[in-house]
Amino acid sequence: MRCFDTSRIYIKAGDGGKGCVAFRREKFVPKGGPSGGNGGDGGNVWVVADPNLNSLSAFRRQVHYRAIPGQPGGGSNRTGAEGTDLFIAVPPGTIVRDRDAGPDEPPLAEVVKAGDKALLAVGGRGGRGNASFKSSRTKAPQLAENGGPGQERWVDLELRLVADVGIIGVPNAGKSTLLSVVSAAKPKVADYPFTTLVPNLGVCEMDFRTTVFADIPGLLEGAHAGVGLGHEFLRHCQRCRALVHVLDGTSPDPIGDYTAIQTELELFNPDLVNKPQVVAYNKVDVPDSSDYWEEVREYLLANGVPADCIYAVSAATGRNVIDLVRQVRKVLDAMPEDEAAATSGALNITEPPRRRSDARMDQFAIEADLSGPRVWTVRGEAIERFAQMTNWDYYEAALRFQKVMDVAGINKALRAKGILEGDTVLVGEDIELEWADDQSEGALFEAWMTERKAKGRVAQGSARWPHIGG
Ligand SMILES: Nc1nc2c(ncn2[C@@H]2O[C@H](COP(=O)(O)OP(=O)(O)OP(=O)(O)O)[C@@H](O)[C@H]2O)c(=O)[nH]1
Ligand SMILES: [Mg+2]
Repeated sequence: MRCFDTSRIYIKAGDGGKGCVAFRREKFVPKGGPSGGNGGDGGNVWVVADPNLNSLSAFRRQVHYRAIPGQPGGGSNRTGAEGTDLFIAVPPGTIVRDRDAGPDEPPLAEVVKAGDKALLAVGGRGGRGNASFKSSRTKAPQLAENGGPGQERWVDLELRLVADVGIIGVPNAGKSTLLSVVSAAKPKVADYPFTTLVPNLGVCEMDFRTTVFADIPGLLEGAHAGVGLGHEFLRHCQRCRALVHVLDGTSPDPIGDYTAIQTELELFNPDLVNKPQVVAYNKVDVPDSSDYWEEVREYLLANGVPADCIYAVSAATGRNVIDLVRQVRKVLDAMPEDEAAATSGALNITEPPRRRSDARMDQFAIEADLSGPRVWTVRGEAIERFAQMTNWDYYEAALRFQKVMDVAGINKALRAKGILEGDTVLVGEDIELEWADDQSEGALFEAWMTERKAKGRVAQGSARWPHIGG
């Protein structure tokens, strides 16, 4: 059974639908008002934890996931239908990270319990129809917006084990042996320390109850400081609801082993020592293991471990193991559900930040490439989105765009940097314009008509449209 599993997938939320330009046509009403409806919002992309899944193998077969876009608005103020959200089912315990995130950035989401869901990509806003542009000055607006683009990103999925019980202890104590006895798991068992390098999961079915055990690789002094794979292992402990602490009865100093592990837990996260713990004094089939048993028991009792949580067992022969597991189950059942969830390590991220809407039009940067054909690139979250949502089919939309370029100070900045008639201006990646020094409305309209006649219609996404700007 593999505990670690990773996959990389592409997700794309639905684009918003286009707004519509329409006017009411009614009998006896010669000049109806604007009635073009807004486009529908695009669908979002979510991940949701599905308890029927236990691996990420499905993501080897399908890599691209897209939510349904919003529909365009219609006449008579009809709003376009909203896109449909896409729910990507993943096994509980899946962590989602942005592919481009730095190593220290927190994950986008983590779904732990069945039904947990998290929003990964937000659908684009529906473009406004011309009815939305009506004002006291503009009674018959001849423009509408394109829908906003749905978020898209590559994300890495990582499956982390979510075990009820973590089996901890010093190297070679018999943790893997115990796991193999309580479950059908077949972890590697060997007579040397650090046999286990990756936690093994085992499902224990007993008394009609299912308990998932994880065999945590041997903890050693300094683990909390990252010695060995310390941090990794301790992080796994955090997600377990209870711990079984295995002591090696044949060790020269079982009490020292016990306190060393407890110290590591406490140093890493004081909550870890407060997790319910059942202690298994192991290897009691070995004759001289009984030397320290009474002493260890006294020590544990004196340190607050309840008597019914201390067992002398032999993982090798199975002695007392059933009683140990029953006690573990009892401890789990005694925990309130809420506490179980609180200690499961969930980050409780349900929604990544929405598309930032506080970006301002006057926050932009200009890059110039004057080596070949002269190209100026304008970058800025707000202006780029505005350009994408401008429907260049409408003259008034183009006019509105030009005004925003003015008000935001972009035209002024371009002029100051020495832009020349005929230079290309890119806004973001997709929108290509041509600079004209004559900025009068007449020149703009003429240029728009010329382009419209040449193209019939301006292709969306690659709007090539001369004489804007200035
Ligand atoms: N006699 C006896 N030997 C045991 C018992 N349990 C485990 N062993 C032996 O102890 C050695 C270590 O067992 P593992 O289960 O690999 O120990 P571990 O704690 O998983 O060790 P690491 O993964 O290296 O941390 C093996 O040789 C086992 O056969 C037991 O109850 N009695
Ligand atoms: Mg092991």
